[in-house]
Amino acid sequence: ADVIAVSGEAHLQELVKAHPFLAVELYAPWCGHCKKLEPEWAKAAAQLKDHDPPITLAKVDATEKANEPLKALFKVSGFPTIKIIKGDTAKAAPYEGPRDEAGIVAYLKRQVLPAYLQLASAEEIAAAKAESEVLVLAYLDSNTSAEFKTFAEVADQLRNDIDFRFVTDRSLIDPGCAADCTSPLLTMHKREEPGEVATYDGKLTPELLSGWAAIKSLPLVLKFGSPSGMKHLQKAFSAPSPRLIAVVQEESGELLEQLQQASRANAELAVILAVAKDSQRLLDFYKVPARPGVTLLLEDPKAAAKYLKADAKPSDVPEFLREFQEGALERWLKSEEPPADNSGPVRVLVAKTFEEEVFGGGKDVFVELYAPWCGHCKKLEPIWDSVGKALAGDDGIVVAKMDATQNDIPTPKITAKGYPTLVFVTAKGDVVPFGGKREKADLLSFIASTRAGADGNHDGKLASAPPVAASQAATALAVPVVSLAASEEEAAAVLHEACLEHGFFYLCDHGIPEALIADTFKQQRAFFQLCIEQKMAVAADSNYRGYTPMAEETLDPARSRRGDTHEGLYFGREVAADTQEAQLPLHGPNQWPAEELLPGYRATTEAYQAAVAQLGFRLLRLLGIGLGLGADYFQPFFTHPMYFLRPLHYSAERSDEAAGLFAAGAHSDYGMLTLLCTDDVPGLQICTDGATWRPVPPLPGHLIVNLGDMLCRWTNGKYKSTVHRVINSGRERFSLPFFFEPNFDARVEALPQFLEAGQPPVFPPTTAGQHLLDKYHSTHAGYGQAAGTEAPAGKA
Ligand SMILES: O=C(O)CCC(=O)C(=O)O
Ligand SMILES: [Fe+2]
Repeated sequence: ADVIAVSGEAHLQELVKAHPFLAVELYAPWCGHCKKLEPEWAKAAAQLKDHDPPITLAKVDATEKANEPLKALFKVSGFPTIKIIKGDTAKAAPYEGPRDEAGIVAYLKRQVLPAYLQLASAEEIAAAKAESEVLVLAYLDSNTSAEFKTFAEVADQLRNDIDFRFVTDRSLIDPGCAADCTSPLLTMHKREEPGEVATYDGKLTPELLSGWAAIKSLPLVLKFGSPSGMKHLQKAFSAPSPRLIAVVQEESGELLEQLQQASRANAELAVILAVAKDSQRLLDFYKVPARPGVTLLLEDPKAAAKYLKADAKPSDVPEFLREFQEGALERWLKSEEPPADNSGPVRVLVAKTFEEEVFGGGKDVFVELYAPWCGHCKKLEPIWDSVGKALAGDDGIVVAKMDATQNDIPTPKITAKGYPTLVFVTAKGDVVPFGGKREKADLLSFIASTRAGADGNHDGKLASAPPVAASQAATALAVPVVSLAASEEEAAAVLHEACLEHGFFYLCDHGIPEALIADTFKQQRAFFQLCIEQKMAVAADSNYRGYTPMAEETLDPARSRRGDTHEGLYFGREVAADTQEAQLPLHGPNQWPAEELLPGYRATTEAYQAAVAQLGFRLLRLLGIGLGLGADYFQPFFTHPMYFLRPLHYSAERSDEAAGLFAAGAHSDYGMLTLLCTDDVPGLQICTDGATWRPVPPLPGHLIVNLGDMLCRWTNGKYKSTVHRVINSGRERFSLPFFFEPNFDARVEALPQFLEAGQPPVFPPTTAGQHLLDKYHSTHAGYGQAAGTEAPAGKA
């Protein structure tokens, strides 16, 4: 046979000595994916047996006694596990390639070659261009220079996506070199786009070069909604470089031409074309209205800024980008127009004028952020007017107000956690919140004392908080995408891999209508804008259904000094109060805000909950298939599922790890699966190695799904329930996690096929309900203390 069957550690070490490049598959005879892989592995081995340099394929039956040490050696946590060993088992690398014959062959060939090669003739160059999907071709005059080191480092980093080749004779790639013919020259060639040659002209540092190569390896223009482009889109949306999105009703040749030109002319720009009918989710995500002309949206993740040009023509693209580069574009914000007459006692601000009037006028400004419907704001109105009148003669101070429901607050230094929010901004730019009684005398005395203090020793510290989000430092994790448009088998295979790896994946083609998602967010936004009294009217009851205020939850008590900066709502599966089931902890009727207060709130929220619950059941099938247990395996554990939709609202307060302040502290989820829909504000991070936090950015049209503790326990730790958190970089955020949990009394313990012979399970058996109660007790301040009730443990 072409695949060598390994027996024992000594045998493997022998093979490693004899074969410089060894790919080893560790499998279990009962595992479905291993059975599928077996013929492909064998065919690939046959194809590769005469390869130069040699590539050897081997397999290890990990259930055999003799091979137990190998399982430990490679820290096998699922099947199949494939490792690539180049002469040293301690440095074995994971195989991350496809699972079919052609894919395996191509991937292994790529691994055996060095990450870069030297080419020495025009023929070799022509062959490389023909062979490579994406090729970086460089002229470097010496292979010991610092530039060469950068080239080699980036080549190694991107070896799975891009071929790197170099020449030391410049005339081979630049025959008519006119000027500066000794400094490095790097070009990129794509097989799909022959004739499109991109040239790198930035500084040669690994970060810059790899950023350029990663973005320029994408097609010139990505089309939103094309299923084949998903991988590319994911890269474009998670890269830190800017992206230009053009939204149109109908595709046009002229626009495409302009976009291609823009992509060519901008070294770091990803360019995306979205036809409105395939892009509703994208439009909702960015809150871009669908308009007849071209809408150009530019997002610059590093500056957390967006720029918009609506009703544009294709020919406006170059000018728009030029203005962006020159910093001449105005940030795009939701804003009203400033009033024509602004001469009242209280100055009216809008988002567009806010920065300039509040921070740029050299005056003290006392601002009220209000909502038109809020009762406390109405009560304050005459008082605020009279404060304005009282100070009308004072040139050093402005009393102002802004309708914060119609205007974004264009600075992270100020956040509205409720209405009204009153903040005093000194002439130097210090932000001082007001928390006292909202009576005229109290307000005036606060003004006087704050002004006195500001003249003394404030140093403007608050005004210079760093603008860049900490979460942007680490690169985003490559999270797999599971498409429900694929067959159940295919989807289950991707899902299985994701579960073994870190238990996070994006879900697309999920079938929840974009309009329903948009409506659900709209309704939640309206709820969270209510006054605290109105929200507390549905405060979480003894079943923990209802509203939990800001900072009530502390997901990571060990590291937090204050509660998490979010408020939320729990809606479980509706259980009528007079049923036997309602006797169980956490079971009972939901509490809904009054229909008159929020028309349509309940119907929309219930519709979303039903849709996402249905999705949960579809994923259960895939999990069963992926684990080789059968599509219906988990069904009996979910006859009375405890699912919870939990709309969350994060305040704009910046998280501060050092100070123990988090938007959501580090935690793993408690149930089976979490299906998360978020708005466009990033913040979610996951930690797979116990050290680094890496962002999982929102991806338009996709849900983020992660595994909870139940699956980790069922698989004895093989499926990952990964720790994650939310870090806020100064913007308000809304999300809709849906926790899909088994029946309250579902017994959760390691399945026999995941138990090593003779070894005890990693986790003691528990029930889904008990685990959830344990967790609620340790993370919710209000749990067990709901007004007029006893701790729910006493209920059953
Ligand atoms: O809001 C998010 O992105 C994540 C929330 C979360 O992890 C949770 O509530 O369990
Ligand atoms: Fe979570």
